[in-house]
Amino acid sequence: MLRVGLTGGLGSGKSTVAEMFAARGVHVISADEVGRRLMQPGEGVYRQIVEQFGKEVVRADGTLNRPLLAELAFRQGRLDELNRIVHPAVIAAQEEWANDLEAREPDAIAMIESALIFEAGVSGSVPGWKDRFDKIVLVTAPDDVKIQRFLERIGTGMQVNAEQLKLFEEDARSRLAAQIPDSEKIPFSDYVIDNSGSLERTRQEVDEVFGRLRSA
Ligand SMILES: CC(C)(COP(=O)(O)OP(=O)(O)OC[C@H]1O[C@@H](n2cnc3c(N)ncnc32)[C@H](O)[C@@H]1O)[C@@H](O)C(=O)NCCC(=O)NCCS
Ligand SMILES: Nc1ncnc2c1ncn2[C@@H]1O[C@H](COP(=O)(O)OP(=O)(O)OP(=O)(O)O)[C@@H](O)[C@H]1O
Repeated sequence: MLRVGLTGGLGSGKSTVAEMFAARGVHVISADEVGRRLMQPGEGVYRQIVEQFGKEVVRADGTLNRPLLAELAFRQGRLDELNRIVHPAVIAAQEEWANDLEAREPDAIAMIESALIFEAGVSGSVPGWKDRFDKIVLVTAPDDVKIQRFLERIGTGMQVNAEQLKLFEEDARSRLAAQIPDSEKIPFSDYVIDNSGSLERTRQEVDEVFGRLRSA
């Protein structure tokens, strides 16, 4: 089985590209979704986060206050504390998913979609990306395009005024600042998909990379 890491910064279009690969038969798992599941009440990760950050990060309904955690992590210098709790558990869950898939479908292509393939592990004891992936696919777009698309996505989900939009933009920039820039990821990537243009162009690039993955 081929293990592929699909990565790219915030708003680069990873999920969009992941859907295109899934439509071609690739098995895809999203790190953000695994992370969300493991941060639910009752999970070990949830317990560790509450121990580390205190009861103030718990909402009245018992779920974690994600905007507050984002503020603590990206604005108040506590990202490393959060990463050290979440990343090892997310990586272990991804490995388990891939191993199960391999047992059932040894010829499958398993794709793990994560913004943080290169970043995860830097601050903790988790297996490095070189040990976990056969191939890396990087989705790129200029940072301003990433931010613009990220804000458009928020805008379609809720009514936001100009002041709120500015706060979302600051939030997005603080997250991008916590990610390694594309220029430093490109040399370590096997395939680069430029998603700065139309979706149709991206689809063509996905077709090409898919063909190469199948024959890899
Ligand atoms: C801080 C949290 C609670 C904010 O939650 P929120 O729902 O606002 O964002 P969400 O998790 O959907 O992430 C959205 C995007 O933010 C960026 N981002 C998230 N975590 C990180 C991080 N640790 N470092 C850099 N960028 C990040 C990514 O581009 C991601 O796609 C959450 O992102 C979190 O727990 N992050 C730390 C753990 C982590 O890395 N999770 C993501 C993959 S496992
Ligand atoms: N080529 C494109 N042209 C126009 N819009 C696009 C293009 N690619 C993606 N988008 C839109 O940009 C937004 C961000 O894309 P997507 O959610 O795929 O990015 P992501 O890298 O997964 O982001 P995040 O890391 O923030 O979860 C979405 O609303 C998506 O529909």
